[in-house]
Amino acid sequence: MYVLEKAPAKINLTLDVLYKRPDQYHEIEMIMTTVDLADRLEFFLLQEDKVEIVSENRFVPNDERNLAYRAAKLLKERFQIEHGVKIKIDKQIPVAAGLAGGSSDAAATFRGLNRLWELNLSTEELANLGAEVGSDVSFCVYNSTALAKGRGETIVELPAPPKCWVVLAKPVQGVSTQSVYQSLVLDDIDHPDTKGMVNAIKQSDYLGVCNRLKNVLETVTLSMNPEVAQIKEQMIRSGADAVLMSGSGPTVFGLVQQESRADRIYNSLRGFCEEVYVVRLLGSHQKLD
Ligand SMILES: C[C@@](CO)(OP(=O)(O)O)[C@H](O)COP(=O)(O)OP(=O)(O)OC[C@H]1O[C@@H](n2ccc(N)nc2=O)[C@H](O)[C@@H]1O
Ligand SMILES: Nc1ncnc2c1ncn2[C@@H]1O[C@H](COP(=O)(O)OP(=O)(O)O)[C@@H](O)[C@H]1O
Repeated sequence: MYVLEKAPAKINLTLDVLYKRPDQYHEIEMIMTTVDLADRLEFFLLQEDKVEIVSENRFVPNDERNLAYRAAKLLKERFQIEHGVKIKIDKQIPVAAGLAGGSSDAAATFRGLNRLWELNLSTEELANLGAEVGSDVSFCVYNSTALAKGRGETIVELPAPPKCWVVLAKPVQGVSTQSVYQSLVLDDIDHPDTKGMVNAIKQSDYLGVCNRLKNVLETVTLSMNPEVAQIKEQMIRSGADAVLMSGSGPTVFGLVQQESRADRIYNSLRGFCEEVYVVRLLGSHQKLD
């Protein structure tokens, strides 16, 4: 038996940090949505009692460091599954980029194995299990647009934002999510208008969304990686309606409504940035191609 799942990348339309918690995580409020850049995961039922990860991408670990591996192990143990699984990951999302590629692979594994192993778990149950693997996994299980609270695992679904094109550009040098959170100065935060962003999304107000893009981790990553600022400036110069860094970075995204403008930004970045993508904003559950 065999099952296929798509694992789309996410971008942060807002990211606010409220305070540091006793468990060392940060209490956050952020609005995330999905874009049409996705890994493809194939799940093959094995009779042997093992989880096997196969990927041609050298940055994707094939052991317990892989979040898809951890998701599969968690389901196996929690539901005492005697079968095994081989998971083939066709990696399209850049790794360690602020696009939640690993978390989305874990979420796709929860959805895929729920079908392969016929567990009949609800999306909410899968999202709760996801929180045990990583803060962003619950959002990725829903695979839509949402306000995420807590350490990221408390999800309130939202409608899809207005349709637009998204240009993604990833600087060469990655950043560690943990070190970005650790370097944030908490009493010096200019908070995003999260409620205003929720309303703009609900009203399908494209300019309202553009005007409220804000991520409080951006200044931290900017100070570690000057390429982030260079890419932001270049995107604005070549016609993006709004630009922001996603998550802890370093990927920057720009929003535009016309495809021709997205192509112009893409072409203007190709000279000095190796990883540039033009994709559509998805924002709601998508079927496989
Ligand atoms: C910044 C965000 C925004 O979407 O995404 P990415 O940049 O990773 O895509 C997330 O908060 C990242 O989520 P995720 O990458 O799943 O985080 P985890 O594996 O749970 O945690 C990695 C480390 O980040 C820090 N962390 C994470 C979440 C949180 N609310 N507070 C934190 O302080 C902790 O130091 C933790 O050890
Ligand atoms: N399935 C996976 N795909 C990519 N990276 C993974 C995966 N599982 C674990 N990782 C590890 O997680 C780290 C963060 O990767 P990723 O999820 O792509 O980035 P981010 O958290 O910035 O969105 C990487 O250093 C990588 O080694």
